[in-house]
Amino acid sequence: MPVLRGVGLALAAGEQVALIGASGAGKTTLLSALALMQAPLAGRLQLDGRDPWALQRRERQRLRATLALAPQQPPLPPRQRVAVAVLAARLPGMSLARSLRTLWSPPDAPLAQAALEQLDLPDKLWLRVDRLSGGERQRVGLARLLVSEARLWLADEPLAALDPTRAERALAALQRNAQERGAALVCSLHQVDLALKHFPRVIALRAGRVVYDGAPTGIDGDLLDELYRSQHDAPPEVAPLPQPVPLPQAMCR
Ligand SMILES: Nc1ncnc2c1ncn2[C@@H]1O[C@H](COP(=O)(O)OP(=O)(O)OP(=O)(O)O)[C@@H](O)[C@H]1O
Repeated sequence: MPVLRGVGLALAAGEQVALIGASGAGKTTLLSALALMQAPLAGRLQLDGRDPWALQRRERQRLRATLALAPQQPPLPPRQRVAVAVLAARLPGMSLARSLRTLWSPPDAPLAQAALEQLDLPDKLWLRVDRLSGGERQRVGLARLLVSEARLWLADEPLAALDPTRAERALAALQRNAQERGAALVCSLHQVDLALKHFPRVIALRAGRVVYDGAPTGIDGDLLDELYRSQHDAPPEVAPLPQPVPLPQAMCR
């Protein structure tokens, strides 16, 4: 069954877009489609004027190297050092020899360190990934975007595991770096306040359809109610709990 229906979007180079919508609205599915993780069942997707799914596999891989996706839970190898995990984002553009060196003894470690510092992780470079907290791991996933050479950065709930202060700082780092590098940024967010405050364009999804695409100033309380209202019209009837059954004395000791 299709998850997204009738989605029509165009994204310009260097544009910054927040994707909002209730859980299950289709945000991750849209990001995966943009990251070429899955082909659309119908319709057309074009990157740089080309249909990636009509290209030869090798050419599609080359196109994929221009995209970087930070999933909600970055799949980082647990025993890998943070430096290697971050710099792995640059592997698609590297020669085989440099890739092997990066995996063994990363020559670009200062680049990874600079990205980690911007994300409040100044002292984790040589730690193993499985020693990190959930929020730290999520920021390592974002550091991968910061060092990548992609022109389209896709971040799926990048702030989900972060406290409010780190969330603001991480979002600022993402937006600043994307702007400096001329990369487009599409970021799905459950923090609607941050989406409306920091992004010039907001796309709202409901049940797989785009219900708003424009400036944050056009989003009002009614639209937010519609977006986050349950998909079911009325709350389900909840059966009353059975009366407590008194336990025999012997079971209470
Ligand atoms: N591979 C799949 N097969 C079947 N259904 C799927 C698949 N992937 C996603 N879905 C369904 O599509 C809908 C949208 O999922 P998606 O992960 O895109 O939502 P989301 O907006 O990112 O939600 P959340 O905010 O909870 O991460 C959900 O109902 C989900 O169950």
